[in-house]
Amino acid sequence: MTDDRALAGELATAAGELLLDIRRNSGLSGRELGDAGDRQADDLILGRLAEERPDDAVLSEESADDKSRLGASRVWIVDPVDGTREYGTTDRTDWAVHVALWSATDGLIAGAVALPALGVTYLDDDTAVEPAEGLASRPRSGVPRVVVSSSRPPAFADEVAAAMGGEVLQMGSAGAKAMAVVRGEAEAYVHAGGQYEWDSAAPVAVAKAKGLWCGRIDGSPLVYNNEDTYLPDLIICRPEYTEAILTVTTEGAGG
Ligand SMILES: Nc1ncnc2c1ncn2[C@@H]1O[C@H](COP(=O)(O)O)[C@@H](OP(=O)(O)O)[C@H]1O
Ligand SMILES: [Mg+2]
Repeated sequence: MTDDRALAGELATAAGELLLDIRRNSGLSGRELGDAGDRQADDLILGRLAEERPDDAVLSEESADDKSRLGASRVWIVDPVDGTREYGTTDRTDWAVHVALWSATDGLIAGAVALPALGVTYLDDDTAVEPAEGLASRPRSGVPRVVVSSSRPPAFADEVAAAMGGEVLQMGSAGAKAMAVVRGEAEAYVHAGGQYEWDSAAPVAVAKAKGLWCGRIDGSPLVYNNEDTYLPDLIICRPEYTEAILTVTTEGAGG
């Protein structure tokens, strides 16, 4: 049987290829393209999970949450298209497919983030990631970058960049921003003000495996498979920036 990590990678990659095909060939654009992509990628991933892991529960952004996952020992946490707005915009590369696996005893135990427009899928393994470009233009040398949401940047973005001695860069998709840090295109990703478990579970599984610090803006751990799936804030950063970032964000978090 395929192991869980390999299956997460296979599903994220397959959904990404389907999404590229829909984007090229459906004649749809914008919102309609996003809706079609969300629905078809969700069908593919959940269909394969039902075949390959029939005993596991699933939490997906695009399917009803019947809460059976709350008593389950294993839950797949899926975002079929993260950065739906960017997926619907021609030539944008900052969108992703997220497939993670959570266990009641160990938390996140597998994760895959596909960046289909760049033809790459990252897993929560210990393979080193070579520095790459494709999500952002080359940074001014030596200037650390904090990536934030382009549509809903956190109020403290500028302050965080100042504390890092760096600059702010806006980008779509939680998965793409997290992978920008994994790829060395940025040093930190910070978010506040709203998000759900599927937006961060797979990116956090991958980022942790690659040695990045991941947590809430008050410094507490990110915890998954809660009854309420709202998980509004996070930091993913190179460990050497954690302290500087938390100094700013714990104030914003009321800490
Ligand atoms: N304030 C907020 N409330 C709810 N969800 C939010 C949010 N800000 C960002 N998100 C979600 O987080 C993901 C990344 O957002 P962004 O691109 O702005 O960084 C998006 O997921 P989806 O594209 O899967 O809906 C978006 O919907
Ligand atoms: Mg999302």
